[in-house]
Amino acid sequence: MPSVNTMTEELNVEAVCRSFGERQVLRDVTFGVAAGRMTGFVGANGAGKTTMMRIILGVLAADSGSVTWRGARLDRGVRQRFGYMPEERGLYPKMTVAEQIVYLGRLHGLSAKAAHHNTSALLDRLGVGDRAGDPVEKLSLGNQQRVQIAAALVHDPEVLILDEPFSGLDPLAVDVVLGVLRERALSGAPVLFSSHQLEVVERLCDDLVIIADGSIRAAGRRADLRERHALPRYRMEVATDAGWLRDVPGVTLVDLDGAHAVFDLASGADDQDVLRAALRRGPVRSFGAVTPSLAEIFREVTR
Ligand SMILES: Nc1ncnc2c1ncn2[C@@H]1O[C@H](COP(=O)(O)OP(=O)(O)OP(=O)(O)O)[C@@H](O)[C@H]1O
Repeated sequence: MPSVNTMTEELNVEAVCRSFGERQVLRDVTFGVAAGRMTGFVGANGAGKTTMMRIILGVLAADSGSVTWRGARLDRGVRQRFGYMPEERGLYPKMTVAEQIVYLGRLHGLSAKAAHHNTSALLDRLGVGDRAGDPVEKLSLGNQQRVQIAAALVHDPEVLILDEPFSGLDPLAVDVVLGVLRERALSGAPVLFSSHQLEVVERLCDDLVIIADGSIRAAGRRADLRERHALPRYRMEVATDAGWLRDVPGVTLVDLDGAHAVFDLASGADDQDVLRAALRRGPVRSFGAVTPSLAEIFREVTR
């Protein structure tokens, strides 16, 4: 694996603003996408993800702000080395799968030999090698999506920007595509992908950028965000009814289902006191702090 200098090997978005008419769609958007890492770009419908990705790719201009890669502003030549999977998929339905990917590789400057080599390796890796000679329109939507991923990767891009690459894929296909993207990340490319499937992002990304109404609400390593937004919340399972928790000072019950309880603790209250109180009443099957899910963090920061 090449060594990665995260100070410069980063795609940086700095104070980007964009309006359509009167409507401001991006407000002072700033975040970084580190080389070698998968960054999930998460937001509700209309939050501004596609607009931001189009600006990174130069398909759309920002009103103000900048995007840099390795410290330099982007120009056509640099963007040529990016891989982009747009929201509106753009394959030619009548063209065969392989012809199409080879063609796109050639457009990005690959030799005929390299374009053919990369195409067949990618199609095999993505599990659609046996469909290489079929017109795209004959493929299922999920397989067309795999071909779209091949289209974004064929020229071995330095940076990957993917708009909803996992939407419409079955769980097996998600794993295949994830494996391919991870390889690219490990070989040093920053990978930015948008999604509104929080459970998918939670499983796949190293870093997160959360956007709502055109503003970045949280960004950083997934583990750090989890820690920062960790609630003082606990889950406990005992052998009998846990209703007595209601009367323990500092405890607020969130959920009680017989022997299973979820509760919050007031600041200053000691979780070990609660555990001891439970043990005095009988066996404790499990007791531990609850890690917030991405969905909970998302709700909290976009409220
Ligand atoms: N060309 C345009 N002209 C006018 N408004 C636009 C244009 N493109 C996007 N918008 C508006 O900008 C806002 C952000 O849209 P964008 O597509 O960036 O959101 P998104 O986060 O990608 O949403 P989704 O997940 O639904 O794709 C929306 O309100 C959209 O209607």
